[in-house]
Order: sequence, then C-alpha cells, then structure tokens
Amino acid sequence: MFKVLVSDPISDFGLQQLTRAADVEVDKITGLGEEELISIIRPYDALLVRSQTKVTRRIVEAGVQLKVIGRAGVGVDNIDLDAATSQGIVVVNAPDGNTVTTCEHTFAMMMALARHIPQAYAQTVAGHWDRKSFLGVELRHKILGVLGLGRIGIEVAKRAAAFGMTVIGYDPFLPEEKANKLGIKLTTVDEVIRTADFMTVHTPLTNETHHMIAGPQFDVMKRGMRIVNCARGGIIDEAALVEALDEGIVAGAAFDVFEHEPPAPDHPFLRHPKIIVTPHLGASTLEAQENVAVDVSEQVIHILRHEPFKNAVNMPAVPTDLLNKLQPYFTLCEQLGKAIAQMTDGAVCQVTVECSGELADLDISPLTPYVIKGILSHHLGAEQVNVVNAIHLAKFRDIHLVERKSLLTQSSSSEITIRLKTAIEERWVTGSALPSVGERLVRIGPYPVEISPDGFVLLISQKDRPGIIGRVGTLLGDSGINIATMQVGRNEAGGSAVMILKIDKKAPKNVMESLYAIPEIKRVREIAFD
Ligand SMILES: NC(=O)C1=CN([C@@H]2O[C@H](COP(=O)(O)OP(=O)(O)OC[C@H]3O[C@@H](n4cnc5c(N)ncnc54)[C@H](O)[C@@H]3O)[C@@H](O)[C@H]2O)C=CC1
Ligand SMILES: O=C(O)CCC(=O)C(=O)O
Repeated sequence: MFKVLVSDPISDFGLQQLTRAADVEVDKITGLGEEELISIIRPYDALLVRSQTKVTRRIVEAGVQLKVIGRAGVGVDNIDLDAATSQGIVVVNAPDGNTVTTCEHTFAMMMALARHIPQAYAQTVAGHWDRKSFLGVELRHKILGVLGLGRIGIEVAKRAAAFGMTVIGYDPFLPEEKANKLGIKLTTVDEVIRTADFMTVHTPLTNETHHMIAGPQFDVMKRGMRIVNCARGGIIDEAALVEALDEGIVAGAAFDVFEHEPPAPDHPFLRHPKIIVTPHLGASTLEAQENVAVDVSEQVIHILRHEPFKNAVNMPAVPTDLLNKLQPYFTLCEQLGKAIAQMTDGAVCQVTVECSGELADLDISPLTPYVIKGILSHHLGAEQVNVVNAIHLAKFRDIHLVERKSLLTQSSSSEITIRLKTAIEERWVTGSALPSVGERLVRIGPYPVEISPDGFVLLISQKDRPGIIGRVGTLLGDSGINIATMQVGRNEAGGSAVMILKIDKKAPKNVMESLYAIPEIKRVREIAFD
C-alpha cells in the first residue's frame, strides 16, 4: 500500500484517482508548519502540495520513504529541488492545467485597473456615490506589451486581440513565424517599455528576469503605462514601481504576486491608491484546481507504480547501457549548452549536436537532453528544466533538434560540437572530456581555445589593432577583475580578432559597457557557468 500525504488544499475531485486506487492510502492534513510536517512525513511515499507548503531540505530529508513530490501547479519555487534530487525523489508539476485560469485572472486585473473597479467598489459600499474620480480608459486600440510568451503569455495575447488591442512582446524562444500566426509583433523589451500602454509579465523568476523592470526601465517608459504582474513577485522591482507611480510615469499597477508572500502589513502596495492587489489568486478557479489535481495525481500514481510519467522537474538521468561510454560527456554537454545560449542572440530555431571520434559511432541521443537543459535553463530558470523534460520543452517551442556526426574535418578525437541557429545568426562551440583533464571547451566557433567550463568567461570580438589587449586588461584590472587566462586569435593581420578571457568574478554591467565603448570592440559576451 502506498501512503500519500496531501498537505495543501487540493481539489478532492482531482484527487479521486488516488483516493479510489486500491493500492493507495491518502491522508489530507493541511496547514502544517515545518516541524509538524517533519514529525509525520516519515512513512509517506508521496507528498502532494500546492504553494502554501514550503518543502524544505529538512522536510525532504525526514521523508525517508518519499519517492515523489507532486506540485499541483506550475512554479516549484516552494520545493527544495536540490534536496529532492539528491534524495532521489522525483518532483512532478502540472504545468498546463492552470494556464487559461491565470490568463483570465490577468485580464480581470487589467480591466479592473483600466476601470478602477476595486477603488470604486470600496467607495460605493462605504456610502459614497462618486462618479467623477474613476474615469477609466478602454483597452480597444491600446498597445499591450507581453513579456514572456509561453503558455500563459500566448493565451493573453490571443484574448487581447478580441479586445481590439495591438499585441507586441518579447520571448527569447518564440519563433517569428509562430508569433506572426498569433498576430504578435515580436520586439525587444526596450521597445515594449517605450511604446506599450499596458504591459503584462509572464516569465518565470530567474536571475535574468529578476527586476527586469526596474529604475532604468521606468526612466524610459511610456508615460501613463498600466502594468500587470500575475507571474512571480520580483520580476518588477516593487520599490521602483512605487516611485514611478508617484512620479506619474506609471498610471496604475495590478499585482497578484509579491517579492515576499504574504507581504508585510506595511507593504506600500497595500495602501497605494493606484495599485490593486490579489493574494496570489491567479490559479484559483474550480476548473484549474481540478485540472492540476487530476494531472498531478495521475503522475504520482504512475511514479509509485513504476509506470512511464511526464512533467518531471528534477528527474536524475537514468541512462541506458551506453552510460559508461557517455557518462564523461553529460556535464560537458550541459556546459556547452549554457555557453552557446549566452553567446547567441535571437529566438532559438535549431540545435545541432555533432560528435566526432569514437562518439560518432555511438547513439548520442542521451546527450541531447543535457545540451537542451543547458540552453533552456538560461532562459526558463534552472529549476524548470531537467533532462527528463528538456526535449519536451524544446519541441513545445518548435526548436528543431539535429544529432549527427561532426562535419569538422580536424576532429578525429571524441569531441562534441553544439551549433545553435537562431532567427538572426548561427554560432557553435566545441568541447571534449579527456579522463586526465576533465571537461574543456576546445573551440569557440573556428577559434581553438582551452578553457574549463566553470566560473566566468568573457568573449570579445574586435578589429585586430595594436593596443586593444592592453586596454581591456587595464580596464578589467582597474575594476578589480583578475584575468586567470587569456587567449587571442585572428583571421588575418588587421582583420577580425577575438579575445577569450577567463576571469575570477562576474564583470558588472558598467565594465561591460566600458568594454563596448572601446571603438574597435564589436561584440562582448559574458558566459557564466553556474
Ligand atoms: N499567479 C499565479 O497564480 C500563477 C503564476 N504562474 C506563473 O506565471 C509564469 C508563466 O507561466 P507559464 O506561461 O506557464 O510558463 P512558461 O514556461 O510556459 O512560459 C514562460 C516564458 O517566459 C519566457 N522567458 C524567460 N525569460 C524571459 C525573458 N528574460 N524575457 C522574456 N521572456 C522570457 C520563456 O521563454 C517562456 O516562454 C510563471 O512564473 C509561473 O510560475 C503560473 C500559474 C499561476
Ligand atoms: O497553487 C497556486 O495557487 C499557485 C499557482 C502558481 O503560482 C503556479 O502554478 O505557478
């Protein structure tokens, strides 16, 4: 008999697959604190949560029988994935079931914002008949900027068209062709900020999206913009938003999510007249809660019964009999994926995994999920992508995957080249994994290098002119950034050249800008191998 603990309010209807199964016993005990959960978790094979339960390392470690943690929803930021992975516990989520519901909440917030509905309601029930203070605006003929065009962002864009809005947006993974079909004009974050009348964010919270809308963005924002966040707190800088509202740059904001939930009683959003808030209700409909509960229950039962399942968020690789030969290359592939994702601009169209030497005679398909994980985790957030869901996520984004023998004639040793083709360019990087030295980048594009894929690497393309190397070295030195190694290459004297520097710490934004300000430098990229 499998024991399942449901520790958050999850739809009973959705849980029926579990409660009715002869081999499963379900306990629903909600509202537990960490200590209480630790004290009862020991005999359970599965734990099912929504977003209230914070599944900490201590809880995971106390769950010695746990085989699976199910999240009835999308975001798994309330689960310690590292702890679960290291305990060999599969974490599954239900990413599709609340998409439409969250999209509809976004519209509810956008319309409430446009027509001051919460403020007008409060005045009316307080006995005031005030028809002058709440002059609204129409959605029709307005520009809606959507940042993050995944499941929810796309649904928002579709519905905005029915309101007569023009939709512009940015997502590094939405191909132009698909955007065109959906009537979305793909553009940059900068253009969205400068031109949209309404803006809504639908990205995960990652290093890249944290405060993606902050002081500098508010400084250039179209005056009178209205902003909605039904994704994750922290994508928009809360303090900077309040300032922008007070300065009249932003006309109003509607937030379902906060940097810290629940927000402190003195949080400025809770008393600002131009901000409306809901307590993380994006997914709270009967339908969505049933959908996610059905989806997650189905996955949990499959995992307990050792049947095939989908939507694993952290599944460690279980390779085939190729394992021994491929094992040295798994980490390399992920690091090559990270490198190429950070080197290349534009929406990803195709990823090619090329192998040479002994690898070329093997089935290299188990390597591809690691490459895709490296590429996608840069944009989707490391906790969203794993070797089990990577291929599925790539296909959802219409990314074409190719595995083949290397086209590079110079490589007779076992090397892996990853080529990334985007809507605007194609770049490639090659690596090897020798038992004596470990993983190495051996070529960046056509340029031979020898770099271990860790820490930070700066890639600089410049015109081959005397003095540039010295200027770069001085600039980094003056900024307290130590250069561990430097490699240079050029196609011909006076032609194009590259500089590849391993640096001891991340180059801050002002250093990147100063590098760009050197006239001979054409392009600078930093690769962070975290
Ligand atoms: N308020 C609520 O109750 C709910 C909130 N959510 C949250 O909504 C967000 C979106 O969810 P889904 O659409 O299901 O996720 P998704 O994974 O389908 O879409 C996210 C999209 O953001 C894009 N993205 C990543 N970095 C970006 C960047 N720097 N700029 C622009 N786009 C970027 C990705 O390429 C991806 O297409 C997530 O944060 C999720 O946790 C989801 C459900 C309910
Ligand atoms: O369970 C909930 O209501 C939170 C939903 C959510 O934020 C998510 O699915 O990412």
